[in-house]
Amino acid sequence: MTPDVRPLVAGNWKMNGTRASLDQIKAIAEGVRPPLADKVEALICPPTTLLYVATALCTDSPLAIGAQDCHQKASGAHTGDISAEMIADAFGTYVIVGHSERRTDHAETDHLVRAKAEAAFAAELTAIICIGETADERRAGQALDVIKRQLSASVPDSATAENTVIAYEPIWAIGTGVTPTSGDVEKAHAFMRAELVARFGDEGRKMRLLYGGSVKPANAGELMGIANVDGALIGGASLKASDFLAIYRAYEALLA
Ligand SMILES: O=C(CO)COP(=O)(O)O
Repeated sequence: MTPDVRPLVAGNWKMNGTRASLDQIKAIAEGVRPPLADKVEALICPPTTLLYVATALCTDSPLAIGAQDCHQKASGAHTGDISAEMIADAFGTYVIVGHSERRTDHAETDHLVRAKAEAAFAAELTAIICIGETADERRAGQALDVIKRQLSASVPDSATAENTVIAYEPIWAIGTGVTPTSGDVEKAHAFMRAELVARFGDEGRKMRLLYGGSVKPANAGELMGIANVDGALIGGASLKASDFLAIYRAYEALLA
C-alpha cells in the first residue's frame, strides 16, 4: 500500500464471458459497497461485447467497468478495432493497454502502447498500462532493466496519477499459479515508484501500482499488503464473483 493512495482491485476477463456471465458482474456490483467501496475502488474489464450492458448493470454501484484494449486513433478505417471514444461512449471509464498477451499476440510495441494510452487520455479514460518481464529475462537478471525500459517507453509524458495506473505483471506468473516472493514484488514496486517519482514528481508518488499474476483469495492479503502495491489486476480469479469479492475484501483486514 502507499499512504494516501486509494487502492484499485481490477478484474481482466480476457477472452472469457458471454451474456450468461453478466450474473457474475451483477453479483460483484452488489458486493462492492460502502464503507469498503469508499476506500477501495473495484473494476471489471469484460470483453467488449458485454461492455455496454455491464455499465448499465452498474448504474447504482460503485463498481467501475472498463475495456481490455483500444486503438490508438479516435476513429477510422480499422476493421475490428475499438476506439477509446467508443469505450467512453459505452460508459466505460478504464482501459487496459499493453497487456503482455496483446504485446505477444498482436506484436504491440512500447511505442504503440504509449499511443494507445494517449488515446485513452484524449477520451478521458484512465489507462492501465501493463508491463512485466518474461521468465527468460528474469533468469538473466534483467527484470528491473525490462521494467525500466517499458515504463520509460510505454508511459506517456502526459501521464498523471488520475489518468494512469501501472500494472506490473511478470509474464511467468500469469495463469501459472506461481507468484514472485513478497520480497521480489516489494523490490519491483519500489523500483517502479522510484522511476515514476524521478520522472513525474508528486504525480509519480500517487500513481497506483497494481500487481498482477496468479492473484487468488489465498494470497491477496499478503500481496496487497506489500509497500507500493496499490491493488491487483486479476485474470482467472476475477471470473467468479465470490473469488473476486474475496480478493477485494482482503482490504477489510489490511485497512482495519
Ligand atoms: O494477466 C492477468 C491479468 O491481466 C493475470 O492473470 P491471472 O490472474 O489469471 O494469472
